Amino acid sequence: MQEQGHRILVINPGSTSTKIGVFDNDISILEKTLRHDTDVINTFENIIDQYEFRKNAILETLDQEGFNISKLSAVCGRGGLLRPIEGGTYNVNDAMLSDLREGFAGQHASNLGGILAYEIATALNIPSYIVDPVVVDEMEPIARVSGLSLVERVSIFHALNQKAVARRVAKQLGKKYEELNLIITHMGGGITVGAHKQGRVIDVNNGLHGEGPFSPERAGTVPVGELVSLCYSGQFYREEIMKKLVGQGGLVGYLGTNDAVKVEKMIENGDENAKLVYSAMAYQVAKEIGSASAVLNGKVDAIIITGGLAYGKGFVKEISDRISWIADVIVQPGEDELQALAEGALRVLRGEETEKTYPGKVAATVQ
Ligand SMILES: Nc1ncnc2c1ncn2[C@@H]1O[C@H](COP(=O)(O)OP(=O)(O)O)[C@@H](O)[C@H]1O
Ligand SMILES: CCCC(=O)OP(=O)(O)O
Repeated sequence: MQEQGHRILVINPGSTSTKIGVFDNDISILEKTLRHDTDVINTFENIIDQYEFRKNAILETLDQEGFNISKLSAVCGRGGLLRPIEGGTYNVNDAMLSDLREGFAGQHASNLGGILAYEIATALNIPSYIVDPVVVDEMEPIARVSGLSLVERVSIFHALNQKAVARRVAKQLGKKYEELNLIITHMGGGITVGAHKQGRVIDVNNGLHGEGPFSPERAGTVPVGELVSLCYSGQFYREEIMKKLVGQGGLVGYLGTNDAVKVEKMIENGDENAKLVYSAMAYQVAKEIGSASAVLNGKVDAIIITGGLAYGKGFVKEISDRISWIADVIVQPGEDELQALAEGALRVLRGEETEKTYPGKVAATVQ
């Protein structure tokens, strides 16, 4: 019997871009990356304020590409900073919208994924979903202990792409994801390094709130005493400090851009400071990978390097030179998030998987 056709619009708002795709079942018929300049993004006070800007950009692009949105069967967005939940495909409900709008666990572009999906879908009377949001949390109890009893470590990372790439590489290796120990390094606007032990991400740096390597626009781990002094120096409001850490940290803070391609041009043109900062980012990524190898007791089947920055051959070489002694390094530039979103929605539309309901204030289950 011929399968009923499902046309799915998928939306992935990242910190530096909005990626969209249209899929007929699992076949991509359109993929577009709408890049947003830091200058434009910085004019918005909060992530939620970017809603109209990003929605218009999406609808204009679909129109320019000749897509009639009334033919869509569902819209699926990348999920944001919700309460910790297990992986899967969730329908967008009121509890989720409320947490996304409020930025329950913080501000990140992916908060817009569920909201954009819901608003576009509701106008068309079709369902909206999110898949494997950034708050997927599979950390082991030992990884949650921070060292400060008032603060617990939490899992905020590129769950969607890390899981999708892990499954793809496992297939290439002729194994199941659940049979492998992998270190997966996603390098986008934020950088996260996950220790995947037999299908579960047992430890990962919080890529948003100041842990791990610095990234194109985030500060990562910084010397904590100096940071406390800065907070109480009387020079900055809380929001200003937060912006310096997330949005205006990393490459943006040092070099004025979140675009690694521009940084590579600066280096080509002889900018020694750009060279130092870019190398320092590679150095910090390598350190984080070394740390993940200790989490996995050195039993690592492969190290996977992915995300936009993985297109930078020189940058990847700098990392690989420091860590290739740990395990084979597999480079998968870019990401598979659009495909992963489409497949997540499709599993539910086909009835292969039951959609999950976001519990909101009721304590979310973390396995
Ligand atoms: N060919 C390339 N070489 C080096 N860096 C690249 C290349 N293409 C994209 N990048 C960099 O990757 C980063 C964005 O990665 P991406 O995964 O698209 O981020 P996000 O999804 O978080 O917006 C930017 O710094 C961008 O300049
Ligand atoms: C919030 C963790 C995921 C992340 O950093 O995504 P971007 O790189 O798209 O900002």
